[in-house]
Amino acid sequence: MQGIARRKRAPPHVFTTFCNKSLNLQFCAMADDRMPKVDISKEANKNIIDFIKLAEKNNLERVRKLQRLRRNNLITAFSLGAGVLGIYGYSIFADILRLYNLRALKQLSQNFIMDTRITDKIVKAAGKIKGGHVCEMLAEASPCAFKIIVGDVLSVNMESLFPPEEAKVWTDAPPNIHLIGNLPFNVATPLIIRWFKNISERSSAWKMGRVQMTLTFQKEVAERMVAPILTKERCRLSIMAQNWCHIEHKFNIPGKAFVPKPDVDVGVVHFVPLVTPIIDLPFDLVEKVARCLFSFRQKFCIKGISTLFPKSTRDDYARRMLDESALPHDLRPFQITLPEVGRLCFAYQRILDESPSLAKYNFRQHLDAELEDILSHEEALK
Ligand SMILES: C[S@@+](CC[C@H](N)C(=O)[O-])C[C@H]1O[C@@H](n2cnc3c(N)ncnc32)[C@H](O)[C@@H]1O
Repeated sequence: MQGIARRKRAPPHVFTTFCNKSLNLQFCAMADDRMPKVDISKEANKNIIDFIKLAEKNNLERVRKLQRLRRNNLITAFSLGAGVLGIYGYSIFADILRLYNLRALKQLSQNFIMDTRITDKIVKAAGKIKGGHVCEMLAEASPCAFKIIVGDVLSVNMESLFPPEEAKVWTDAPPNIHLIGNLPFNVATPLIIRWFKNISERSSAWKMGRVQMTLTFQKEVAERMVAPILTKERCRLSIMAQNWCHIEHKFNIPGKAFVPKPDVDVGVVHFVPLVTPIIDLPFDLVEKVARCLFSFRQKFCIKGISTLFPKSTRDDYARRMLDESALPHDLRPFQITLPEVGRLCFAYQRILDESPSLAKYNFRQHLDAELEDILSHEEALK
Protein backbone atom coordinates (compact mmCIF):
# COMPACT_ATOMS: atom_id res chain seq x y z
CA MET A 1 0.00 0.00 0.00
CA GLN A 2 2.85 2.30 0.86
CA GLY A 3 4.38 1.73 -2.54
CA ILE A 4 1.17 2.60 -4.29
CA ALA A 5 0.72 5.79 -2.33
CA ARG A 6 4.21 6.93 -3.31
CA ARG A 7 3.84 5.89 -6.88
CA LYS A 8 0.64 7.92 -7.20
CA ARG A 9 2.70 11.03 -6.43
CA ALA A 10 5.21 10.25 -9.13
CA PRO A 11 4.62 12.02 -12.47
CA PRO A 12 3.07 9.40 -14.78
CA HIS A 13 5.52 10.00 -17.63
CA VAL A 14 8.53 8.76 -15.64
CA PHE A 15 7.03 5.40 -14.86
CA THR A 16 8.23 2.73 -17.21
CA THR A 17 7.32 -0.90 -17.04
CA PHE A 18 8.86 -3.83 -18.79
CA CYS A 19 6.74 -6.71 -17.87
CA ASN A 20 5.78 -9.87 -19.46
CA LYS A 21 3.44 -12.53 -18.22
CA SER A 22 6.16 -15.16 -18.54
CA LEU A 23 8.46 -13.12 -16.29
CA ASN A 24 5.78 -13.21 -13.63
CA LEU A 25 6.25 -9.49 -12.92
CA GLN A 26 9.87 -9.98 -11.92
CA PHE A 27 11.16 -6.65 -13.10
CA CYS A 28 9.83 -3.18 -12.74
CA ALA A 29 12.02 -0.17 -13.45
CA MET A 30 11.47 3.32 -12.21
CA ALA A 31 12.89 6.29 -14.07
CA ASP A 32 12.71 8.51 -11.06
CA ASP A 33 15.68 7.89 -8.77
CA ARG A 34 14.02 9.72 -5.91
CA MET A 35 11.42 7.01 -5.68
CA PRO A 36 12.23 4.13 -3.35
CA LYS A 37 12.45 0.73 -4.92
CA VAL A 38 9.46 -1.52 -4.44
CA ASP A 39 10.31 -5.11 -3.82
CA ILE A 40 7.47 -6.88 -5.52
CA SER A 41 9.22 -10.20 -5.51
CA LYS A 42 8.65 -10.42 -1.76
CA GLU A 43 4.99 -11.03 -1.87
CA ALA A 44 2.34 -10.65 -4.49
CA ASN A 45 0.83 -7.32 -3.78
CA LYS A 46 -2.47 -7.18 -5.59
CA ASN A 47 -2.61 -3.41 -5.78
CA ILE A 48 0.81 -3.14 -7.37
CA ILE A 49 -0.06 -5.78 -9.91
CA ASP A 50 -3.29 -3.92 -10.73
CA PHE A 51 -1.35 -0.73 -11.13
CA ILE A 52 1.14 -2.34 -13.49
CA LYS A 53 -1.70 -3.88 -15.46
CA LEU A 54 -3.28 -0.43 -15.78
CA ALA A 55 0.00 1.05 -16.98
CA GLU A 56 0.38 -1.80 -19.44
CA LYS A 57 -3.13 -1.19 -20.73
CA ASN A 58 -2.38 2.53 -21.15
CA ASN A 59 0.77 1.70 -23.06
CA LEU A 60 -1.12 -0.67 -25.32
CA GLU A 61 -3.70 2.01 -26.09
CA ARG A 62 -0.93 4.45 -26.89
CA VAL A 63 0.68 1.96 -29.26
CA ARG A 64 -2.67 1.36 -30.99
CA LYS A 65 -3.21 5.12 -31.31
CA LEU A 66 0.22 5.48 -32.88
CA GLN A 67 -0.52 2.64 -35.31
CA ARG A 68 -3.81 4.30 -36.32
CA LEU A 69 -2.05 7.61 -36.79
CA ARG A 70 0.64 5.99 -38.94
CA ARG A 71 -1.98 4.22 -41.11
CA ASN A 72 -3.89 7.48 -41.61
CA ASN A 73 -0.67 9.25 -42.53
CA LEU A 74 0.09 6.54 -45.08
CA ILE A 75 -3.37 6.86 -46.66
CA THR A 76 -3.03 10.65 -46.83
CA ALA A 77 0.45 10.37 -48.35
CA PHE A 78 -0.77 7.82 -50.90
CA SER A 79 -3.78 9.96 -51.92
CA LEU A 80 -1.58 13.03 -52.28
CA GLY A 81 0.91 11.01 -54.36
CA ALA A 82 -1.84 9.68 -56.66
CA GLY A 83 -3.23 13.21 -57.08
CA VAL A 84 0.20 14.60 -57.96
CA LEU A 85 0.82 11.75 -60.42
CA GLY A 86 -2.65 12.32 -61.98
CA ILE A 87 -1.94 16.04 -62.47
CA TYR A 88 1.52 15.19 -63.81
CA GLY A 89 0.06 12.61 -66.23
CA TYR A 90 -2.64 14.98 -67.41
CA SER A 91 -0.09 17.72 -68.01
CA ILE A 92 1.97 15.28 -70.14
CA PHE A 93 -1.17 14.53 -72.22
CA ALA A 94 -1.88 18.22 -72.53
CA ASP A 95 1.72 18.78 -73.66
CA ILE A 96 1.40 16.08 -76.32
CA LEU A 97 -1.81 17.69 -77.59
CA ARG A 98 0.01 21.04 -77.76
CA LEU A 99 3.11 19.47 -79.36
CA TYR A 100 1.10 18.07 -82.23
CA ASN A 101 -0.97 21.21 -82.38
CA LEU A 102 -4.08 19.18 -81.60
CA ARG A 103 -7.13 20.74 -80.12
CA ALA A 104 -10.02 18.53 -79.04
CA LEU A 105 -13.06 19.78 -80.91
CA LYS A 106 -16.26 19.07 -79.01
CA GLN A 107 -18.42 19.22 -82.16
CA LEU A 108 -16.37 16.33 -83.61
CA SER A 109 -16.51 14.41 -80.30
CA GLN A 110 -12.73 14.35 -80.22
CA ASN A 111 -11.54 12.30 -77.27
CA PHE A 112 -7.97 11.13 -77.79
CA ILE A 113 -6.42 7.96 -76.44
CA MET A 114 -2.97 9.07 -75.31
CA ASP A 115 -1.94 5.81 -73.67
CA THR A 116 -0.08 3.71 -76.23
CA ARG A 117 -0.69 0.56 -74.15
CA ILE A 118 -4.40 0.98 -74.94
CA THR A 119 -3.84 1.69 -78.65
CA ASP A 120 -1.59 -1.40 -78.75
CA LYS A 121 -4.35 -3.42 -77.12
CA ILE A 122 -6.86 -2.23 -79.74
CA VAL A 123 -4.48 -3.18 -82.54
CA LYS A 124 -3.92 -6.59 -80.90
CA ALA A 125 -7.71 -7.09 -80.78
CA ALA A 126 -7.70 -6.73 -84.59
CA GLY A 127 -5.77 -10.02 -84.86
CA LYS A 128 -2.79 -10.63 -87.15
CA ILE A 129 -2.25 -7.39 -89.04
CA LYS A 130 1.47 -7.67 -89.83
CA GLY A 131 2.06 -6.59 -93.44
CA GLY A 132 -1.63 -5.80 -93.73
CA HIS A 133 -3.56 -2.78 -94.97
CA VAL A 134 -5.10 -0.81 -92.17
CA CYS A 135 -7.60 1.98 -92.37
CA GLU A 136 -6.88 4.44 -89.52
CA MET A 137 -3.68 4.85 -87.46
CA LEU A 138 -1.75 7.95 -86.47
CA ALA A 139 0.71 9.12 -89.19
CA GLU A 140 3.57 9.94 -86.85
CA ALA A 141 3.27 6.62 -85.08
CA SER A 142 3.28 4.60 -88.24
CA PRO A 143 6.48 3.38 -89.89
CA CYS A 144 4.40 2.23 -92.90
CA ALA A 145 3.16 4.08 -95.99
CA PHE A 146 0.39 6.27 -94.72
CA LYS A 147 -2.38 8.12 -96.50
CA ILE A 148 -4.75 10.50 -94.80
CA ILE A 149 -8.24 10.76 -96.25
CA VAL A 150 -9.97 13.93 -95.18
CA GLY A 151 -13.68 13.35 -95.23
CA ASP A 152 -16.77 11.96 -93.61
CA VAL A 153 -16.34 8.26 -92.97
CA LEU A 154 -20.10 7.86 -93.42
CA SER A 155 -19.83 8.83 -97.08
CA VAL A 156 -16.41 7.44 -98.03
CA ASN A 157 -16.57 4.58 -100.47
CA MET A 158 -13.82 2.25 -99.41
CA GLU A 159 -13.87 0.24 -102.58
CA SER A 160 -10.78 1.86 -104.06
CA LEU A 161 -8.77 2.24 -100.85
CA PHE A 162 -7.02 -1.12 -100.98
CA PRO A 163 -4.81 -2.76 -103.63
CA PRO A 164 -6.89 -5.13 -105.78
CA GLU A 165 -4.26 -7.88 -105.45
CA GLU A 166 -5.14 -8.14 -101.73
CA ALA A 167 -8.70 -9.23 -102.55
CA LYS A 168 -9.81 -12.67 -101.45
CA VAL A 169 -12.74 -14.83 -102.49
CA TRP A 170 -15.61 -14.42 -99.99
CA THR A 171 -15.50 -18.04 -98.86
CA ASP A 172 -11.72 -17.87 -98.25
CA ALA A 173 -10.11 -16.67 -95.01
CA PRO A 174 -10.43 -12.88 -94.50
CA PRO A 175 -7.93 -10.71 -96.45
CA ASN A 176 -5.15 -8.90 -94.58
CA ILE A 177 -7.17 -5.69 -94.66
CA HIS A 178 -8.42 -4.19 -91.41
CA LEU A 179 -10.73 -1.38 -90.44
CA ILE A 180 -9.78 -0.06 -87.02
CA GLY A 181 -11.60 2.91 -85.63
CA ASN A 182 -12.25 4.93 -82.52
CA LEU A 183 -15.00 7.13 -83.86
CA PRO A 184 -17.51 9.35 -82.07
CA PHE A 185 -20.47 7.35 -80.76
CA ASN A 186 -22.94 9.27 -82.91
CA VAL A 187 -20.94 8.20 -85.97
CA ALA A 188 -19.93 4.65 -84.96
CA THR A 189 -23.47 3.22 -84.61
CA PRO A 190 -24.96 4.45 -87.93
CA LEU A 191 -21.65 3.53 -89.57
CA ILE A 192 -21.72 -0.07 -88.40
CA ILE A 193 -25.34 -0.47 -89.58
CA ARG A 194 -24.25 0.88 -92.97
CA TRP A 195 -21.30 -1.50 -93.00
CA PHE A 196 -23.56 -4.48 -92.14
CA LYS A 197 -25.54 -3.53 -95.26
CA ASN A 198 -22.30 -3.33 -97.28
CA ILE A 199 -21.30 -6.75 -95.92
CA SER A 200 -24.69 -8.22 -96.87
CA GLU A 201 -24.20 -6.86 -100.41
CA ARG A 202 -20.44 -7.55 -100.46
CA SER A 203 -19.94 -3.95 -101.55
CA SER A 204 -17.50 -1.14 -100.59
CA ALA A 205 -14.54 -2.58 -98.59
CA TRP A 206 -16.20 -6.00 -98.66
CA LYS A 207 -15.59 -6.30 -102.38
CA MET A 208 -12.13 -7.33 -101.15
CA GLY A 209 -13.53 -10.26 -99.21
CA ARG A 210 -14.51 -10.67 -95.58
CA VAL A 211 -12.67 -7.58 -94.29
CA GLN A 212 -12.50 -7.52 -90.47
CA MET A 213 -13.31 -4.53 -88.28
CA THR A 214 -12.16 -3.50 -84.82
CA LEU A 215 -14.22 -0.57 -83.61
CA THR A 216 -15.06 1.28 -80.43
CA PHE A 217 -18.58 1.97 -79.23
CA GLN A 218 -20.20 3.25 -76.11
CA LYS A 219 -19.86 0.27 -73.71
CA GLU A 220 -23.63 -0.27 -73.55
CA VAL A 221 -23.87 -0.40 -77.36
CA ALA A 222 -21.05 -2.98 -77.46
CA GLU A 223 -22.96 -5.06 -74.89
CA ARG A 224 -26.14 -4.86 -76.98
CA MET A 225 -24.37 -6.03 -80.11
CA VAL A 226 -23.14 -9.24 -78.49
CA ALA A 227 -26.25 -9.78 -76.31
CA PRO A 228 -27.60 -13.35 -76.38
CA ILE A 229 -31.31 -14.18 -76.00
CA LEU A 230 -32.99 -13.72 -72.59
CA THR A 231 -30.83 -10.73 -71.67
CA LYS A 232 -32.07 -7.21 -71.15
CA GLU A 233 -29.55 -5.94 -73.71
CA ARG A 234 -31.00 -8.03 -76.56
CA CYS A 235 -32.31 -5.67 -79.24
CA ARG A 236 -32.47 -4.97 -82.98
CA LEU A 237 -28.73 -4.24 -83.02
CA SER A 238 -27.97 -7.73 -81.58
CA ILE A 239 -29.91 -9.30 -84.48
CA MET A 240 -28.22 -7.16 -87.12
CA ALA A 241 -24.68 -7.65 -85.74
CA GLN A 242 -24.95 -11.37 -85.10
CA ASN A 243 -26.67 -12.11 -88.41
CA TRP A 244 -23.78 -10.95 -90.59
CA CYS A 245 -20.74 -11.19 -88.36
CA HIS A 246 -18.94 -13.27 -85.85
CA ILE A 247 -18.64 -10.65 -83.15
CA GLU A 248 -16.55 -10.37 -79.98
CA HIS A 249 -16.66 -7.71 -77.28
CA LYS A 250 -12.90 -7.71 -76.63
CA PHE A 251 -12.50 -5.32 -73.67
CA ASN A 252 -13.61 -2.01 -72.23
CA ILE A 253 -11.64 1.23 -72.01
CA PRO A 254 -12.51 3.41 -69.01
CA GLY A 255 -13.58 6.95 -69.91
CA LYS A 256 -10.64 8.30 -67.90
CA ALA A 257 -8.20 6.86 -70.49
CA PHE A 258 -9.32 9.57 -72.95
CA VAL A 259 -8.34 13.21 -73.18
CA PRO A 260 -10.67 14.96 -72.68
CA LYS A 261 -12.58 12.37 -70.65
CA PRO A 262 -15.99 11.41 -72.09
CA ASP A 263 -18.93 10.75 -69.75
CA VAL A 264 -19.12 7.06 -70.64
CA ASP A 265 -16.90 3.99 -70.90
CA VAL A 266 -15.94 2.51 -74.25
CA GLY A 267 -16.18 -1.07 -75.54
CA VAL A 268 -13.83 -2.47 -78.21
CA VAL A 269 -15.60 -4.86 -80.58
CA HIS A 270 -14.12 -7.13 -83.22
CA PHE A 271 -16.20 -8.23 -86.24
CA VAL A 272 -15.47 -10.93 -88.79
CA PRO A 273 -18.10 -11.19 -91.57
CA LEU A 274 -19.73 -14.62 -91.73
CA VAL A 275 -19.37 -16.64 -94.94
CA THR A 276 -23.14 -17.17 -94.90
CA PRO A 277 -25.45 -15.02 -92.77
CA ILE A 278 -27.79 -16.83 -90.36
CA ILE A 279 -30.77 -15.20 -92.10
CA ASP A 280 -29.80 -15.19 -95.77
CA LEU A 281 -32.24 -12.53 -96.96
CA PRO A 282 -31.83 -8.92 -98.15
CA PHE A 283 -30.56 -6.50 -95.48
CA ASP A 284 -33.57 -4.15 -95.70
CA LEU A 285 -36.06 -6.95 -95.12
CA VAL A 286 -34.21 -8.36 -92.09
CA GLU A 287 -33.70 -4.86 -90.69
CA LYS A 288 -37.42 -4.02 -91.06
CA VAL A 289 -38.60 -7.22 -89.37
CA ALA A 290 -36.06 -6.80 -86.53
CA ARG A 291 -37.00 -3.13 -86.08
CA CYS A 292 -40.74 -3.85 -85.89
CA LEU A 293 -40.22 -6.94 -83.71
CA PHE A 294 -38.32 -4.95 -81.07
CA SER A 295 -40.50 -1.84 -81.27
CA PHE A 296 -42.49 -3.17 -78.30
CA ARG A 297 -39.75 -4.98 -76.43
CA GLN A 298 -41.71 -5.90 -73.32
CA LYS A 299 -44.90 -6.93 -75.15
CA PHE A 300 -45.63 -10.16 -76.96
CA CYS A 301 -43.93 -10.38 -80.38
CA ILE A 302 -47.27 -10.31 -82.17
CA LYS A 303 -47.66 -6.63 -81.26
CA GLY A 304 -44.38 -5.60 -82.88
CA ILE A 305 -44.83 -7.91 -85.88
CA SER A 306 -48.29 -6.49 -86.57
CA THR A 307 -46.73 -3.06 -87.22
CA LEU A 308 -45.30 -4.51 -90.45
CA PHE A 309 -48.78 -4.26 -91.94
CA PRO A 310 -51.53 -1.67 -92.41
CA LYS A 311 -54.11 -1.52 -89.69
CA SER A 312 -56.91 -3.35 -91.55
CA THR A 313 -54.90 -6.54 -92.10
CA ARG A 314 -52.27 -6.44 -89.39
CA ASP A 315 -53.73 -8.91 -86.87
CA ASP A 316 -54.31 -11.63 -89.47
CA TYR A 317 -50.89 -11.27 -91.05
CA ALA A 318 -49.12 -11.15 -87.68
CA ARG A 319 -50.86 -14.37 -86.55
CA ARG A 320 -49.99 -15.98 -89.88
CA MET A 321 -46.31 -15.04 -89.52
CA LEU A 322 -46.11 -16.58 -86.04
CA ASP A 323 -47.99 -19.74 -87.09
CA GLU A 324 -45.89 -20.28 -90.21
CA SER A 325 -42.77 -19.81 -88.07
CA ALA A 326 -44.08 -22.35 -85.53
CA LEU A 327 -43.71 -19.78 -82.74
CA PRO A 328 -46.09 -19.42 -79.76
CA HIS A 329 -48.14 -16.21 -79.59
CA ASP A 330 -47.00 -15.36 -76.07
CA LEU A 331 -43.33 -15.07 -76.96
CA ARG A 332 -41.50 -11.82 -76.22
CA PRO A 333 -38.86 -10.30 -78.57
CA PHE A 334 -35.86 -10.92 -76.29
CA GLN A 335 -36.76 -14.65 -76.13
CA ILE A 336 -36.41 -15.23 -79.88
CA THR A 337 -33.27 -16.85 -81.32
CA LEU A 338 -31.70 -15.69 -84.56
CA PRO A 339 -32.95 -18.73 -86.58
CA GLU A 340 -36.46 -18.02 -85.21
CA VAL A 341 -36.20 -14.39 -86.34
CA GLY A 342 -35.13 -15.92 -89.66
CA ARG A 343 -38.33 -17.97 -89.86
CA LEU A 344 -40.35 -14.79 -89.25
CA CYS A 345 -38.40 -13.02 -92.02
CA PHE A 346 -39.12 -15.85 -94.48
CA ALA A 347 -42.82 -15.79 -93.52
CA TYR A 348 -42.85 -12.02 -94.16
CA GLN A 349 -41.06 -12.58 -97.49
CA ARG A 350 -43.80 -15.06 -98.53
CA ILE A 351 -46.50 -12.50 -97.70
CA LEU A 352 -44.63 -9.88 -99.75
CA ASP A 353 -44.35 -12.32 -102.67
CA GLU A 354 -48.17 -12.56 -102.60
CA SER A 355 -48.79 -8.83 -102.05
CA PRO A 356 -45.67 -6.84 -103.10
CA SER A 357 -47.28 -3.46 -102.33
CA LEU A 358 -47.12 -4.31 -98.60
CA ALA A 359 -43.34 -3.86 -98.75
CA LYS A 360 -43.88 -0.09 -98.93
CA TYR A 361 -45.83 0.03 -95.68
CA ASN A 362 -43.91 1.93 -93.03
CA PHE A 363 -45.44 1.96 -89.57
CA ARG A 364 -43.58 5.09 -88.48
CA GLN A 365 -44.86 7.09 -91.46
CA HIS A 366 -48.40 5.95 -90.81
CA LEU A 367 -48.17 6.34 -87.08
CA ASP A 368 -49.27 9.97 -87.04
CA ALA A 369 -52.23 9.31 -89.33
CA GLU A 370 -53.23 6.28 -87.28
CA LEU A 371 -52.91 8.19 -84.04
CA GLU A 372 -55.17 10.85 -85.48
CA ASP A 373 -57.65 8.10 -86.41
CA ILE A 374 -57.57 6.71 -82.89
CA LEU A 375 -57.97 10.14 -81.35
CA SER A 376 -60.88 11.10 -83.59
CA HIS A 377 -62.47 7.70 -82.87
CA GLU A 378 -62.10 8.32 -79.12
CA GLU A 379 -63.44 11.82 -79.63
CA ALA A 380 -66.49 10.39 -81.37
CA LEU A 381 -67.10 7.98 -78.51
CA LYS A 382 -67.17 10.77 -75.92
C1 LIG B 1 -12.97 9.75 -80.33
S1 LIG B 1 -11.90 10.65 -81.40
C2 LIG B 1 -10.58 9.53 -81.61
C3 LIG B 1 -9.32 10.15 -82.05
C4 LIG B 1 -8.16 9.16 -82.30
N1 LIG B 1 -8.51 8.27 -83.37
C5 LIG B 1 -7.85 8.41 -81.02
O1 LIG B 1 -8.24 7.24 -80.93
O2 LIG B 1 -7.26 8.99 -80.12
C6 LIG B 1 -12.85 10.55 -82.86
C7 LIG B 1 -12.17 11.05 -84.12
O3 LIG B 1 -13.08 10.87 -85.21
C8 LIG B 1 -13.08 12.06 -86.03
N2 LIG B 1 -14.42 12.18 -86.64
C9 LIG B 1 -15.54 12.71 -86.12
N3 LIG B 1 -16.57 12.59 -87.00
C10 LIG B 1 -16.07 11.97 -88.10
C11 LIG B 1 -16.63 11.59 -89.36
N4 LIG B 1 -17.91 11.78 -89.64
N5 LIG B 1 -15.81 11.00 -90.26
C12 LIG B 1 -14.51 10.79 -89.98
N6 LIG B 1 -13.93 11.12 -88.81
C13 LIG B 1 -14.69 11.71 -87.88
C14 LIG B 1 -12.81 13.18 -85.05
O4 LIG B 1 -12.23 14.26 -85.72
C15 LIG B 1 -11.84 12.51 -84.06
O5 LIG B 1 -10.52 12.69 -84.48
